[in-house]
Amino acid sequence: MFHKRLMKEFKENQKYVAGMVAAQWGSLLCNVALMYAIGVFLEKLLLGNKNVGEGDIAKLFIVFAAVYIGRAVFTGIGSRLSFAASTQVKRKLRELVYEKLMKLGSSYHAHFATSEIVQISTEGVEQLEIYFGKYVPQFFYSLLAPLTLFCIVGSMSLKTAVVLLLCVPLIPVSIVAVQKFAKKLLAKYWGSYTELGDSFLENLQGLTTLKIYQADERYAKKMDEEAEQFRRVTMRVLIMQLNSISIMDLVAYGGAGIGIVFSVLELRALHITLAQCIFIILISAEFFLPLRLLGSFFHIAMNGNAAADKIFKLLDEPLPQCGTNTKMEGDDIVFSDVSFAYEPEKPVLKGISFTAKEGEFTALVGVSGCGKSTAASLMMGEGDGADIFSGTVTVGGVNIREIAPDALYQKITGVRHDSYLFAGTVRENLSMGCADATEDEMQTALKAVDLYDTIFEKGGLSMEITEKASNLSGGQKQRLALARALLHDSDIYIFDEATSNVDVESENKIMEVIRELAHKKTVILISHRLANVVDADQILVMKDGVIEEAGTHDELMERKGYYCSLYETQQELERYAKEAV
Ligand SMILES: Nc1ncnc2c1ncn2[C@@H]1O[C@H](COP(=O)(O)OP(=O)(O)OP(=O)(O)O)[C@@H](O)[C@H]1O
Repeated sequence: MFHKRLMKEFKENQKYVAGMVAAQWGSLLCNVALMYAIGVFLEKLLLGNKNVGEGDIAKLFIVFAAVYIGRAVFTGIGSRLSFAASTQVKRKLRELVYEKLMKLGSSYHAHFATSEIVQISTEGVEQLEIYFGKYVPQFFYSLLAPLTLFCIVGSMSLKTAVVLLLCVPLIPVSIVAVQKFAKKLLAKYWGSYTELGDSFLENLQGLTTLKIYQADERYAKKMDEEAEQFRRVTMRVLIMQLNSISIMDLVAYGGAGIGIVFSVLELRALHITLAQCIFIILISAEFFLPLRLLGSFFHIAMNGNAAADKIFKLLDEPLPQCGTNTKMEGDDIVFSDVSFAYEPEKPVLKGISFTAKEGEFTALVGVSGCGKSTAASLMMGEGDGADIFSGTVTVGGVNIREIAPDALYQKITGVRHDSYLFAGTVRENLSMGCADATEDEMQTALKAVDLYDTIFEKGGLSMEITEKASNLSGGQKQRLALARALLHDSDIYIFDEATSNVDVESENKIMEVIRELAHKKTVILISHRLANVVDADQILVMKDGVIEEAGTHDELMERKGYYCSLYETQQELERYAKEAV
């Protein structure tokens, strides 16, 4: 009936629930008073009592008015408490989800799709609002109401009260009967819902690519099929809900009917008065209506339970191990016998060892898929939760796993080929690199990457960057990301294919900045283009997850090994390309 963990996490809601139950109970007592007054009035009228006069009508109206006001007050109190309870639940849950996501950082990707997170924190949380605001108080009221009425009706006719009370459990029995089926169906509903959300987000983000390859129609059809599946499961949920409501209606009104028959028999046997009989006729449905309403909330509650399971799955996700050490000495990055694999049977790094020395320019090269980016991500403290990770990576003499994340982010700046720029102004994007940067410093950074004039023409630092920086060219995006990285002013910079997919002019400018930076900072550069690494103090040549060769460009060329053949092939290809142009 209840989600145990949910009830435990939201213990503080108990006072609101108690208040809501009390308000509903107050409303019930008002109804009882009204029904009784009507019963007495009708008895006088039907038995032809000549004393029924204006006074009696006035009395009845006073009771009507008092009950109306009383119910309005209790309903108002109930609504306020319901609002307070649900707001508190929503706020607390969203805070918990947000905090968890902050702690998980980018590692949430490993187990959750982004669309699932969005659905959990929006609709999932909304479901729980109804759970606490309506279902839980209704549950307790549904127990209290029949017992209260049993006492009142029992004082008039015990037999009728017992019959009515015995019929009441039929409703929860029918609820429990559908519970098993509903649980499975709702899990399927949520699964189908998040899958559809996933596809929608993915296809929307990749729409341009789908259009280019004329695959949009195929993917639209695939999404149609998923949507159809979701429609079918939604319809099954609705049918299940409607059917169970019909069953509950049958039980509720059938039970009330039986109660009415008994009260009439009791009247015929002169065990109760006509007023009491009318009162029982009018009130008997109230025995069942709270439980019937609970039944309709029950489906919402089941949905809430399914949503809660998803939310708790996210909240229980183990956090990546974070270190606390902030005292690194120097900027050396040392890999000692590091092996790594994303999947157990496919090793990516196979026991590599090297040192990227402080103040030096180290380049990592090799053909696609040899493990360069993986090595770079390990230098940035990523790779938690991988199937295989052995050996050690140290930064400034401290094992990277023991370094506090903030200290590591301050020490190392990574610039990838797909650096993320946020929708907003250039100023806002740059201030992410350094929150205290002055306008002058921002302009200097833009000048360093040769972007100042372009940005200046379009509004300067206040220029609006659209979503995914689609109003900038590929080269401009990368240069803006580089300007932001320069403002970060960290000791170590790692550039992972920072010049891929950009025009020659931008590539040359970015490389110029990187070479300049290498005079002041520790720089690690990953590049396909070997011409870019000729000036490096050390070139690490990777092949199939191992360091095949290491040395300066001249040393490696002299050796006439793997690097030399890669370099010469590339030079030849570039020569052909130039001649072709
Ligand atoms: N998140 C991941 N999950 C599973 N396998 C991955 C993941 N990232 C990379 N790989 C695999 O690990 C291997 C090394 O990838 P990595 O990106 O490190 O190579 P790379 O040398 O940087 O390649 P490129 O130059 O093309 O970027 C590849 O076979 C790739 O398919």
